[in-house]
Amino acid sequence: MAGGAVEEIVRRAGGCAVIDGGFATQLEALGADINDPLWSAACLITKPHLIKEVHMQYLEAGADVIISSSYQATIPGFLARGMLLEEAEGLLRTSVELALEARDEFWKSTLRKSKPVYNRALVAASVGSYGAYLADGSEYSGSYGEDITTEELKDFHRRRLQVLGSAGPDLIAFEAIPNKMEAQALVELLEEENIQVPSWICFSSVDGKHLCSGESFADCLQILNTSDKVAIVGVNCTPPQFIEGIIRELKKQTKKAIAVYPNSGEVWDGRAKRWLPAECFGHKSFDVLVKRWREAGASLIGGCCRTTPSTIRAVSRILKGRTAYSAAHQI
Ligand SMILES: C[S+](C)CC[C@H](N)C(=O)O
Ligand SMILES: N[C@@H](CCS)C(=O)O
Ligand SMILES: [Zn+2]
Repeated sequence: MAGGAVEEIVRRAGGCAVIDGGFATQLEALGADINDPLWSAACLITKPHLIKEVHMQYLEAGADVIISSSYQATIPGFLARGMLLEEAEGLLRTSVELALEARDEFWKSTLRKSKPVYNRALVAASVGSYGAYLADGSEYSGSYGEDITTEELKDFHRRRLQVLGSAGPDLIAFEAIPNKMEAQALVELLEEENIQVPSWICFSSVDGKHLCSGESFADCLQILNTSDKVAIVGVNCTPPQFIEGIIRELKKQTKKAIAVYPNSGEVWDGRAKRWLPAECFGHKSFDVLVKRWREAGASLIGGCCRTTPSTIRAVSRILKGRTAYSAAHQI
């Protein structure tokens, strides 16, 4: 696995690290209004203190990796709000800084109290897909239209990636990538920009067998395997009942570490902008499935949309047991 910090956090966590849970979900639970073209990134402008609070809650729940608030923070999105380029880039940096501040404050307080279940967390800078920016449901269909090219996708991601990468994160987390063209664009961009921060690229799926676009995991993994800059591959914002099968498929296709952080099983209605009930899955089963995901070969496990700090507390308890006690005290 490339990226010593990732190997280290996985080892300290006892073989499988805990990722945080639904970030936007928890912002809403704290009272934020994210019904906005910028979605959760609107809070970078209106409620930065809530962003830090959500990071703190996931750290307290046992997350070894927290993901920044930049999922839908894009330069064109901020410019459309009437901001200047410097202001837009400043907000991208702020998203990483808020997560770093939360991580550092939490770690200092943990050392004072010497609580047993915590490791010094890593901060992953979130990069959502082009479809997330479009906010038209295409992040779950993977359909960006006939005319879009790989070069255009690279240009969409380029400056945000440069700014986030230089803001001091431990990782870059490309989240819910719905199609092969975007995976190709990201791999090329990491090379072109010579990004030194290790990355993960996680896909989304609505059927458990393919990416949202209908393309195969095998084809995408072939692309990701060519890059040393991609330390981790995986799947997020995908119903929990599909995760075990996807891990087994990814295991066949790659030697890279695997991250999974499913949503609750509820389904996003991109037109109505609301979550619809899960079709055949109860929330409780999430806890039961975590062990199977680990056994199937996942090295990092957390939750995505509609999961909460209580989900992550359960994941941490299941994954770490007593192991984290000794791990935390080796520091
Ligand atoms: C992960 S989805 C729920 C994010 C929201 C979407 N991009 C939108 O803005 O509608
Ligand atoms: N990190 C983002 C992913 C959305 S799919 C969040 O949890 O809100
Ligand atoms: Zn999600």
